[in-house]
Amino acid sequence: MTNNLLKGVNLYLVGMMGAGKSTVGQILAQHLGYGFVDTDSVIEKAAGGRSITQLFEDEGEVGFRQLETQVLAQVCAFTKLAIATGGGIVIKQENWSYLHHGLIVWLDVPVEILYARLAEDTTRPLLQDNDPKGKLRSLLEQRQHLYSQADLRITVSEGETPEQIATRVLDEIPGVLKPIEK
Ligand SMILES: Nc1ncnc2c1ncn2[C@@H]1O[C@H](COP(=O)(O)OP(=O)(O)O)[C@@H](O)[C@H]1O
Ligand SMILES: O=C(O)C1=C[C@@H](OP(=O)(O)O)[C@@H](O)[C@H](O)C1
Repeated sequence: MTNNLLKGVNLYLVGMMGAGKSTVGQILAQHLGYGFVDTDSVIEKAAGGRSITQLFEDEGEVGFRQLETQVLAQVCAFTKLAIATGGGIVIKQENWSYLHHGLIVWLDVPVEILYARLAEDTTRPLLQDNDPKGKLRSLLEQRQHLYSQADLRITVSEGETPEQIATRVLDEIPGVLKPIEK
């Protein structure tokens, strides 16, 4: 039912690193009969197969953010996609003009859960810090007001499975589609 209502409009998943945007995005794509895109993966391909970590090293965060905007601009030309964005996509005002082509879903996950998921992760350059939990906390503080501009906020609790979260997203979409008439 939700896929009929969506009429091919893209779903953009936003939220902090480790929020589950890729994991939940893939499940949503399956349920909706949509394609799935992870902007970080497209960026890596566009950068000749360099990893996000390598890109941060070579081009700095500024270079990475430029590529991120270019990739977002390209992706939003398509329809019927669930798109897992990078956690920092919300910080550039320009990116919002692309995100608003679709329905924006914020996976809001507490820092304690994010940290538990990412404590051993080495693929997120911004977390290679002496105090990764503090870093997550400060990034969330800086970005919270931006994430909250999403059309739909899904607050995730400890122990909720990706499938349960995807189901909640699908259940809540009809309620936000009506007021914004996308
Ligand atoms: N609901 C969940 N419960 C437990 N682990 C999860 C959940 N969602 C995602 N994960 C795990 O957390 C990590 C980060 O998930 P990922 O989808 O890559 O996040 P993001 O794309 O937002 O950075 C992965 O190891 C993934 O398996
Ligand atoms: O929060 C951020 O600024 C970033 C999040 C990462 O994506 P995920 O949210 O998929 O981890 C990736 O784009 C890059 O490391 C920067």
